[in-house]
Amino acid sequence: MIKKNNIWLALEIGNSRLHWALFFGAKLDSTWNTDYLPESVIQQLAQCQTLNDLPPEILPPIHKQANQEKYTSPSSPCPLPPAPCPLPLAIASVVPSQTALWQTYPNVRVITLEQIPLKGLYPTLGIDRALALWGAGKTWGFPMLVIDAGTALTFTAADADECLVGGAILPGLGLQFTSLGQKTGQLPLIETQAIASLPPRFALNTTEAIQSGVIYTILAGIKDFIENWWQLFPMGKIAIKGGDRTILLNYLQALYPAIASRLTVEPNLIFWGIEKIVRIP
Ligand SMILES: Nc1ncnc2c1ncn2[C@@H]1O[C@H](COP(=O)(O)OP(=O)(O)O)[C@@H](O)[C@H]1O
Ligand SMILES: CC(C)(COP(=O)(O)O)[C@@H](O)C(=O)NCCC(=O)O
Ligand SMILES: [K+]
Repeated sequence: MIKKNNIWLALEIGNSRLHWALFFGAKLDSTWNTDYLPESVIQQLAQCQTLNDLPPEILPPIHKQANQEKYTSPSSPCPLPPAPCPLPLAIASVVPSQTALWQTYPNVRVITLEQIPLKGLYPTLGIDRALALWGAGKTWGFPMLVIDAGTALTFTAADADECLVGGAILPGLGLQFTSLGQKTGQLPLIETQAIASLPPRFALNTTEAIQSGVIYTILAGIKDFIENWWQLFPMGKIAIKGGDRTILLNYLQALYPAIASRLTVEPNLIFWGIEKIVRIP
C-alpha cells in the first residue's frame, strides 16, 4: 500500500488528540497535531488529489504556507512525486471509537501488535507503547526504556533480545491536574503550560500545593523507575516522548541533572516505528 517514494500519512491517535506525520517514502517530512476530526473531514481527505488539497482541519494553512514551495509548484527544487489519491494512511490508535471512525477511510492500514517484531507482547498492550519502543530501540539499540509523557504517563521497556521487559501506566501531568480540578469542590484547574518554574515542595497557597503534589511525585516516580531500569540494564537507553516531555525534562534537569542528561527526547518515536513496519523493503 505504501510504495518506495510514495507520499503517505501516518496518524497516531492518542487519548488527548491526533498526531500527524507526512512521509515522502521513508523520509519523515513534517509532523503536527490536531484535535479529533469528524467523518466529513475523513471523506474530504479521501478526495484530495494533491497535498495542497489537504483539508485545513488536517493540515493547518500556516503549516501549508510554511511548506508552500514543497507542496505545489512542480518546478520546485524537489518536485514532489505525484500524491496518490486517496493518500495512503497508516494508523496507530489507542482509542477504539476513533479507530472505527478512521477505518472508513478508503486507503488505510491500521497497525496492530502482531505486525511489530518485538517479542513477549501481551494482547492488551497499547499499540502506541509498542511502536514507540520499536522505533526507539531500532534507532538507538536495545535494551531500551521509553517514557511517554502523554495523557497517561507510561514506561515501556525491552531487553537486548527485543523482548518486552514490561512497563507501567499512571495518569499524566495534565490528567492529574484535570482530575483534581474536576473531582473536587474547591481546587482550581491548573494548566500544565502555565507552570514556568518548579514550585516549593511545601507550598503556602493552593495553586502551588497542587503543582507541588503532582510535579514532585511524578518526577520522583520517573527517577525511581529510571534508577530501577539501570539496576536491571546498566547500559539500557532511555527515550522520552509525549506532550508533556519538554516540561518534565526541564523539571528533571533542575532536580536530577545526572538523570536528565542521559535521556533522549524524541517526539516522533511512534512515526519511526510505523515507518519501519510499513516500509517496502
Ligand atoms: N496543545 C495541546 N493539547 C493537548 N495536550 C497538550 C497540548 N500541549 C501539551 N499538552 C500536554 O500533553 C498531554 C497529552 O499528551 P500527548 O502525547 O500530546 O497526547 P496523547 O496522549 O493523546 O498522545 C496533555 O495531558 C497536556 O498536558
Ligand atoms: C496507556 C495508554 C492509554 C496511553 O495512551 P496515551 O496516553 O498516549 O493516550 C495506551 O497505551 C493504552 O491504551 N494502553 C493499553 C493498556 C496497556 O498498555 O497495558
Ligand atoms: K482511556
